[in-house]
Amino acid sequence: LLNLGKKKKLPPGPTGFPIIGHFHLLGKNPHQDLRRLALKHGPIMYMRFGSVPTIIISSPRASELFLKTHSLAFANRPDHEASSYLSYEQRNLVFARYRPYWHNMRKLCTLELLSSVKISQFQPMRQAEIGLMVGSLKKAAEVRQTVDVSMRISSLTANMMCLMLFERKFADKDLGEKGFKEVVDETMEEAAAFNLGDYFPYLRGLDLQGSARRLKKLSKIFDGFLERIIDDHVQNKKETKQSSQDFVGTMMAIMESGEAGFDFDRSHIKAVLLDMIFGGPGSIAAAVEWTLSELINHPVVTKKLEKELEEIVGLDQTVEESHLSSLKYLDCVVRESMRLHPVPLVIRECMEDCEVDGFHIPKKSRVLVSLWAIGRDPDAWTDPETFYPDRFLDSNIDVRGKDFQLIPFGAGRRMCPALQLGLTTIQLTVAQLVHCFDWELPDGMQPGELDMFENSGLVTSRANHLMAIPNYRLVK
Ligand code: HEM
Repeated sequence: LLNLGKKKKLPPGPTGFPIIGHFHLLGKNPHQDLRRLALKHGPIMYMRFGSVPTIIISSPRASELFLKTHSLAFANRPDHEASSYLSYEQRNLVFARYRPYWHNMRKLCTLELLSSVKISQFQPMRQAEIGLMVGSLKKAAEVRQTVDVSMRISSLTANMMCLMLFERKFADKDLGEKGFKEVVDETMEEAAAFNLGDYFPYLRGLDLQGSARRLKKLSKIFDGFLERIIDDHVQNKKETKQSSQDFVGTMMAIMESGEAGFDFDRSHIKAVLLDMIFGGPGSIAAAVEWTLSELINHPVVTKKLEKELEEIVGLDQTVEESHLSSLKYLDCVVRESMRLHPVPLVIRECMEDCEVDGFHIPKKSRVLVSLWAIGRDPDAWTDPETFYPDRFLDSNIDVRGKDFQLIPFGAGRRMCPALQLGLTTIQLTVAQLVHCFDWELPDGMQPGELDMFENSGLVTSRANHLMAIPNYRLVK
């Protein structure tokens, strides 16, 4: 690998592309146009993965160029073998081609499922679920038990998502013998694993890695589960004469009314549910875990956040969603954590041959935007490796897709449609965990000793398996 970029030492990264930010050019394609593009817009790599031309973007300016200026040309996601088993023939949102179907489905999701009104309908549920977690952590605190914080957070976010989707929590017997969480994790790992067929499409039929066989099996398990959920809703409606208000009930009402304005049947409902089961709880849990891990490693920041919580919420109360808009430092903490620990890559595909600032990009080229490298770009951030939420105190840079140095939810047409839900849940959970407990590391480990670079994946970067002892700090 060539280092034609800045000769700065970057720390090991979580994405398997640890030194992504170094490259301006790579491999056999030191094209003059690309050189010009890279010099103007920051690190851009162009390479071939198998038969697929691939462009890797790792600077805010270049990401703006691809995700905003040329937003339409890069509005597709690449064809991904796993998607054919998990998307009901691209009836979902994540893998749908950028066509009228995607527009219709995106509109349905944003207006009917992920709107502010719909999200606030589930506010009491979120509060209750977090309350249950605090209750069980309080019991652990009484006996100074070390708890598996990562596992508790994952269960919390999975439960919240299941309650929103189909009004019941996941049960270990759901999805067969292995249990809900394990099958979801296994499927995500399988879908994210490197698959030869994605880079050499003519090898797909051979299924050399056995991944198609495994995904087929997993998709059958999910299909059976989702069919049962929909059947239960049909039955329940027959008995109560009322549609349920969860996402399944909402989508079934749309299906039955015929008001979707496009073909919308059970397979579409199942496809959207899979998007949310795979895309939602894991991303939220990872963000909460990373934030809490950073806070445990940075006691001065934690003290400042605790002080804000004491002033706004008070030590005789738990945090509620109505407090969030006043918790300015919490917002800085979450933004800073998402800068350092985003979903590592946004993946898009070029819909037509196009020219980006004089550089020709062939149709079907893949674009990987490294959110991880962008968040650590030394040209965009002072002291980028340091967790320092105060940098946001006087800054308007936010995560909503217009400031390209901070785009943890992506940007442009295919930006995450669940930003509001994701952000609210992360902020509420982090605030509650910090307000209710002082967190102590086990085995005499000191703050600052948590390793922040392990156990990370390509699609959802996960913090270390966080184990800690909670000490209850409220007076109620
Ligand atoms: C911390 C929480 C979350 C983060 C950081 C996150 C991040 C992302 C990112 C980076 C993308 C790709 C955007 C792009 O291509 O520009 C995305 C897309 C998506 N996310 Fe999220 N997400 C989160 C939570 C959720 C939740 C809770 C849901 C569902 C309930 C969700 C559903 C989706 C869907 C359906 C897409 C595909 C949109 C499309 O292609 O049109 N996400 N998300």
